[in-house]
Amino acid sequence: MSKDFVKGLTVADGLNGSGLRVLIVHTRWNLPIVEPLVQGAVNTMKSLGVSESDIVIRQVPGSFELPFATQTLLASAKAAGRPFDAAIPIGVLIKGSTMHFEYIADAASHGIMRVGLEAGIPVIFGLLTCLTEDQALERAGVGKGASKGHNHGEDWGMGAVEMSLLAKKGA
Ligand SMILES: Nc1c(NC[C@H](O)[C@H](O)[C@H](O)CO)[nH]c(=O)[nH]c1=O
Ligand SMILES: CC(=O)[C@@H](O)COP(=O)(O)O
Repeated sequence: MSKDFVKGLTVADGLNGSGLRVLIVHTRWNLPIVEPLVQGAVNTMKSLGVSESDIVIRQVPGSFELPFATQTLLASAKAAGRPFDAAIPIGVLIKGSTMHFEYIADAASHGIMRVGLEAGIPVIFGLLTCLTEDQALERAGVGKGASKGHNHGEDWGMGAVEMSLLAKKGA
């Protein structure tokens, strides 16, 4: 790894997402930050060949609801003969003055992991767990500073394509 390596996700080469079907479930909590994250994921998946008609977007109140909604929508799509190749639950947690943040972050992160493992479908961890609003804005690429930050939704979209192809290809 080069000496000037910078923290972040290295772009994978040769990803072809054409024909993949991806579910995005996003929260309405902190929507002004969630929306650019969703758009970043959609734009990246489209740039990798995923058809816009194959990207299904649904919403829930908050991050605590993401595991249940993702599990339910994955199962119903499979039962209908229209299975998803991957899912991206997207939420933004911003620390307040109580322990609510910690409990939701723990429950949602473990729940999201469990849904993917139980469904046998890649479920991307699209949850920002931020201590301040500025941290969240920067990680959605809409920061107040000159650099605006990096939109993690783009990473999540690429991850959904990469993990879908890994699951399809197998060992
Ligand atoms: N404070 C945040 C929440 N709280 C709401 C919970 O996620 C949940 O919807 C509620 O407890 C009812 O079950 N959600 C976020 O996504 N982000 C927050 O900062
Ligand atoms: C992540 C949360 O639930 C948090 O925004 C709630 O704020 P507070 O802890 O002040 O009730």
